[in-house]
Amino acid sequence: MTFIEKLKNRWTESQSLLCVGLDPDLNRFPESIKEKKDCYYEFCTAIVDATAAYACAFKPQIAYFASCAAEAELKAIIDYIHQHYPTIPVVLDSKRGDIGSTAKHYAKEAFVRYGADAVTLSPYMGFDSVQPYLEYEDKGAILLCRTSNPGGNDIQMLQVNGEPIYQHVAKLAAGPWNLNGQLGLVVGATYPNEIAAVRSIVGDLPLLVPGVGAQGGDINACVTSGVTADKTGMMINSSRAILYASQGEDFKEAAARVAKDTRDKINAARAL
Ligand SMILES: O=c1ccn([C@@H]2O[C@H](COP(=O)(O)O)[C@@H](O)[C@H]2O)c(=O)[nH]1
Repeated sequence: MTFIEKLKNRWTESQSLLCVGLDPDLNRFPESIKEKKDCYYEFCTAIVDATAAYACAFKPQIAYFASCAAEAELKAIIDYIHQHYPTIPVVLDSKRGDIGSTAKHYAKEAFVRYGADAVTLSPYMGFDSVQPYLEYEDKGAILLCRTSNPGGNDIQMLQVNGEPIYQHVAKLAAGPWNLNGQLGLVVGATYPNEIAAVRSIVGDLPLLVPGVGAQGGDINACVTSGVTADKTGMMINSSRAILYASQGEDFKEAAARVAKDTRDKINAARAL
């Protein structure tokens, strides 16, 4: 089964468009978790168990693991998700982008080493930097298009040939670059107008939409701008607002509560 098929099945099965982000920060763990040897694994698998019922996808962010030499725990967390929640896709957020010979190794890292279902990529270096990922035909590649941060304006909004660069990226991803139908796009929840513009360009292409929760993106605006005709098409990511809903020993219950609440708000907006 391909990443896109797995995601579509999960949208239906879970009735959820919520992607739970796994951005584990040791300083924000409850005391009982901080003490454990495999604290990243313990924290993230507890969050996975608490939120799986509300999730259409999980998105571990590689920097949080690599910065503290916890790559083995990242691999174990992805294995845990595949074993215990085999219908939930894992998107490895690593935002890679490099010349083809190096990209080949980044693709192997994401799909063979970590076993992710999809990976985030920068499109900045062009098609030959994306192509090595497409050789894994059952996997997904999600290109940065209109990112959620304020600095996204610096380059993505520049006009080239009468259109902003992010729209050019959207056209490439929906057209000539999407050789086997594996591509998706990152579009920030903080920019609902641009979500709508991207949706009108790309048809049903899946969108990864970070920026609700800690970054303050408006759920109603992003959902109504981005859903497809069948009211799916989006993985709306929230990380810190769920992970650190409580830093006390009730962190699992608090994470489940916020995940459910976010899922419900998204679903209410889908019904509008
Ligand atoms: O445009 C982008 C692309 C990726 N991200 C990532 O999503 C999460 C957001 O975390 P929150 O705690 O929900 O703000 C994080 O891993 C970012 O690296 C993004 O925010 N914006």
